[in-house]
Amino acid sequence: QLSATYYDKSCPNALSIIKSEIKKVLSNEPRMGASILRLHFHDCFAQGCDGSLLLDGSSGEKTAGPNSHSARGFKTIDAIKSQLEAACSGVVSCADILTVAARDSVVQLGGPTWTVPLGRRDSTTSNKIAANANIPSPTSTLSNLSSLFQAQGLSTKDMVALSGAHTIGQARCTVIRNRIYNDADIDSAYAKSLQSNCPSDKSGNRNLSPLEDVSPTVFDNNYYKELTKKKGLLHSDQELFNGGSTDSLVTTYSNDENTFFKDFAAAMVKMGNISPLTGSNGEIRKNCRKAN
Ligand code: HEM
Repeated sequence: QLSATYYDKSCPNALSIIKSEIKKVLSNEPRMGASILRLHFHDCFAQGCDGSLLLDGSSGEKTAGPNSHSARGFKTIDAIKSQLEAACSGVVSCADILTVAARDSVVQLGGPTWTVPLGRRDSTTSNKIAANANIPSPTSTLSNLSSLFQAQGLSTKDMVALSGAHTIGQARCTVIRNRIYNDADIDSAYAKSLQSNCPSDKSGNRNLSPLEDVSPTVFDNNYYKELTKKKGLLHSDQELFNGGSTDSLVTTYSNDENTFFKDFAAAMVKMGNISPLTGSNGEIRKNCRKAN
């Protein structure tokens, strides 16, 4: 019931407003594209793509473990929302803004494009428990990852393709420390080079390292090339190429960027369609941070 032409009559400039704000923000700070893409993923995995992650409040998704110290980009979404409220008040949902902004971020950083189905409405509630239960952790095994994606209606192939999002962006020392000091399936020179910015003594928890260090602001297939060299940054990244059932798909994507782009785009549409609110469910929030 979502439709690519949903705002064509009610807010004809909606898509161009979102695109130009993303272009402006990313030209100052390319990493913001990664941060917005991650927000969309985390929104969809907790009670569907309903903008629930954007709601402020002490029991909301923003306060869940996977978000509380690392989710960023909320001000960028606010800036887009205020332009859309000025252009067509009460029409474009926060959930749709996030979905389109994620696509535009990928395009702006050199990745594939796709058509985004629209018409999601916004939730009035946000649930930290759902975020903690459903968003995968960086210590996950391959089987943990597959089951969490399966629970959302996404296949293991979708999971491997969507993980290619880690070709952009950064992660904090605290989520990689165990891997770079204790994992066996990591290139030793790579592990050593990460240790200087992430000491074993629990200092520097917030220091950042690129998820893919060859071209961390370009959306390409280098993430998979690095996995085949045991240079996955997160334990969960390397699980995709560690002698298991997904090795062959990682190899395919590492050799064939077009196939990765095609599968990534298809999986993003699937992820964006997780349990949308439509019809008279939910609302169009005026402020993405609070229910009307
Ligand atoms: C497969 C399971 C996944 C796990 C375990 C995972 C975990 C993580 C972790 C731990 C970080 C670093 C955050 C921090 O510093 O604490 C991160 C960053 C990121 N994730 Fe994932 N992620 C997964 C899948 C995805 C998917 C499906 C997407 C999007 C389609 C995505 C997009 C990103 C991006 C772009 C960043 C960098 C954000 C920034 O620089 O602000 N991740 N992820």
